[in-house]
Amino acid sequence: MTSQDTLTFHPQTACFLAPYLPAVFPTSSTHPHPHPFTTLTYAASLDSHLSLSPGAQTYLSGPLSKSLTHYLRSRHSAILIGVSTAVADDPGLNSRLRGVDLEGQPRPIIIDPDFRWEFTRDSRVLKTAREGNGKAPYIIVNASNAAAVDEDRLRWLAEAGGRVFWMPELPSEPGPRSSSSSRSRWSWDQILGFIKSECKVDSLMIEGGGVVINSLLSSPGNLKLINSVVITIAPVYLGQGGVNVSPAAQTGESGQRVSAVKFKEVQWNVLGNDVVMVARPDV
Ligand SMILES: NC(=O)C1=CN([C@@H]2O[C@H](COP(=O)(O)OP(=O)(O)OC[C@H]3O[C@@H](n4cnc5c(N)ncnc54)[C@H](O)[C@@H]3O)[C@@H](O)[C@H]2O)C=CC1
Ligand SMILES: Nc1nc(O)c(N)c(N[C@@H]2O[C@H](COP(=O)(O)O)[C@@H](O)[C@H]2O)n1
Repeated sequence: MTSQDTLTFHPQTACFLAPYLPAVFPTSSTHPHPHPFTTLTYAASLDSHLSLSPGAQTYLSGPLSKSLTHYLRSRHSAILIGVSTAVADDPGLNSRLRGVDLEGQPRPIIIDPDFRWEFTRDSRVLKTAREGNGKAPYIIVNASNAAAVDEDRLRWLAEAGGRVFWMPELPSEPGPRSSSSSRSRWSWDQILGFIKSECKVDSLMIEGGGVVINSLLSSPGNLKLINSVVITIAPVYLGQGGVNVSPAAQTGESGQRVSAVKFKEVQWNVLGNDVVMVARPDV
């Protein structure tokens, strides 16, 4: 890592985070939890956009909140993103905080059921791993695509120390298959269970993008899977047409609209020009 890439971070800046972080030494119990400790985190504009458009990487976090994200990365065993984020951003997905060694780096996990991420040996996450500045990615692909996967990408992944995990397809819903359901979708219960049992991950930071975040926020069942949220809000409007965070509408018992998601144990912290909300879903 060059010194230009290295971020510094004063731990006292993160005092407010402590109760929301996974345990440093997870205790084993006779009834181990089936899912990893899961933190949902992202940066959004004032109009709740993650980026200017689906394919555009957009820098929202200022230097302090960016360092906070890299601290969070160093405190989780893995970071998860959807494949469209990998395609759009060519991300490094490591922690660039001074003093974080390879052991302290998170494992990047990309949810890519159809193996459509056309990475090369030069993709950042692979270069970062080969240079010893991060771990190589695990890519979760639908097991029914195993026969169609090209050998080059499997080799480049293996060279860097990464691998594909083949996850079984969910049984399809009865009834006609519409074009919108023709793409594989797993439940978050299934994804998190698989990541814990097969990828051996105890703590997971979910970074995005929009499809991933909106689906996690769109049902009480999914919200129960989230232990903490860390959301940075930057002082900018990106304008209409961006990738928006806005969960599905929810209705109450008599059909009236109710809030989609509420939070408890909320703390707001000003970091430079940004505010960072830490909280837990109220479900
Ligand atoms: N500001 C921020 O903090 C962040 C911004 N971004 C931005 O978000 C944008 C990308 O977001 P999106 O286009 O919404 O895509 P996305 O990154 O959420 O990926 C969506 C894809 O992931 C896979 N996927 C997601 N959930 C799945 C499930 N339950 N089962 C199976 N497959 C699943 C599918 O292939 C789906 O098409 C980019 O512009 C990126 O720069 C991404 C992460 C963080
Ligand atoms: N916290 C945060 N702030 C922003 O402004 C962002 N654009 C993102 N994006 C996420 O970080 C990934 C890039 O990571 P590297 O710096 O390349 O390691 C990107 O893919 C999003 O997951 N996050």
